[in-house]
Amino acid sequence: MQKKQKPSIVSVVNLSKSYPSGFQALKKVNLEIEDGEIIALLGPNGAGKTTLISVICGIVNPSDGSVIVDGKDIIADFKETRSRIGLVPQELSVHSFESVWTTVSFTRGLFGKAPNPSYLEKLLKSLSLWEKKDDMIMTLSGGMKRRVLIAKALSHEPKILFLDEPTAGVDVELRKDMWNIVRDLRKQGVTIILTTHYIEEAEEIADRIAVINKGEIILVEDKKLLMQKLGKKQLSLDLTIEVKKLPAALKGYELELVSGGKQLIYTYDPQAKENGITNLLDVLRKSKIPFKDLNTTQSSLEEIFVQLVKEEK
Ligand SMILES: Nc1ncnc2c1ncn2[C@@H]1O[C@H](COP(=O)(O)OP(=O)(O)OP(=O)(O)O)[C@@H](O)[C@H]1O
Repeated sequence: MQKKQKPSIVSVVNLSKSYPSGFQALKKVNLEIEDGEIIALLGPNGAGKTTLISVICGIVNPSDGSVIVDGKDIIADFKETRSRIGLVPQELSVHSFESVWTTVSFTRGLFGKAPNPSYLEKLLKSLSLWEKKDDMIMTLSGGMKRRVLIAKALSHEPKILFLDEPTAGVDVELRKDMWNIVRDLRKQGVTIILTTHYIEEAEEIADRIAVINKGEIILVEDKKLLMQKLGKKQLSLDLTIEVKKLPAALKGYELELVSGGKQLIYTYDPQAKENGITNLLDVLRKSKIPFKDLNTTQSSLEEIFVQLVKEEK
């Protein structure tokens, strides 16, 4: 069943980008980003993720097509659309001698917003930066600097936040902290678009997944539906005897004997009306092939992603 579409906060229509070198980084991209969602943009190196984000944020000019942000065109109404967007860039270029507070207040001013110390206090507290507000940015740890980048991006109260590889090179603990920060922002109604190489990151926090490859969006899907639709299930049975040949009654089943015939793996479609498990177990019993344990696994988003990108090649 198709989920009812929520209103879009960002509409990307037939967007193409060719760099002056002649390289076409985006090819007629169409993408509707729903208000209040977390969408993960997945793709291999050089797929066009940063280019797409950069066009939407007005950093790179499109060659063709249009982008509407919160009802306004990114070129005709650049200032207005940009003020609705916060961008956390990939590069950590925060070697500043300024304090956290000064930097974040200054960034807010750049967007023409009146000072609002109580908002900034709340923001810094939510990012666990309040204690560090008077510290010089260059003295902070890598993780703290990343939090400062998020604070800067949120300083002007944007409705939409782009995170370009938010957890690249950070440790597991900080990654989990980041995920909590992103979830909290969504609760506050901020729409979040993140690019990531870590598929488990998309699996963990995204509502929808968009896969981009060679400048083209090859799939946009609700994460849960995607995993149900494309995630094959496997039933694995630990046999108590070594089996060399499978009973003829199991012809047509997608079965594999591994571990020298002591394990049987059955791959099936979890969406199918009949998954065949009852019959499989029945045939094994009748054929006197006993097993001592069984478990099922579903393919991860990583496997689905690798398969999708491979099919496109
Ligand atoms: N200024 C530029 N001039 C020419 N080509 C560029 C320029 N910027 C990016 N490209 C090319 O466009 C393609 C898409 O790059 P982009 O940075 O958008 O990819 P990406 O998906 O973000 O990759 P990564 O995951 O490695 O960050 C790449 O082949 C890149 O080399």
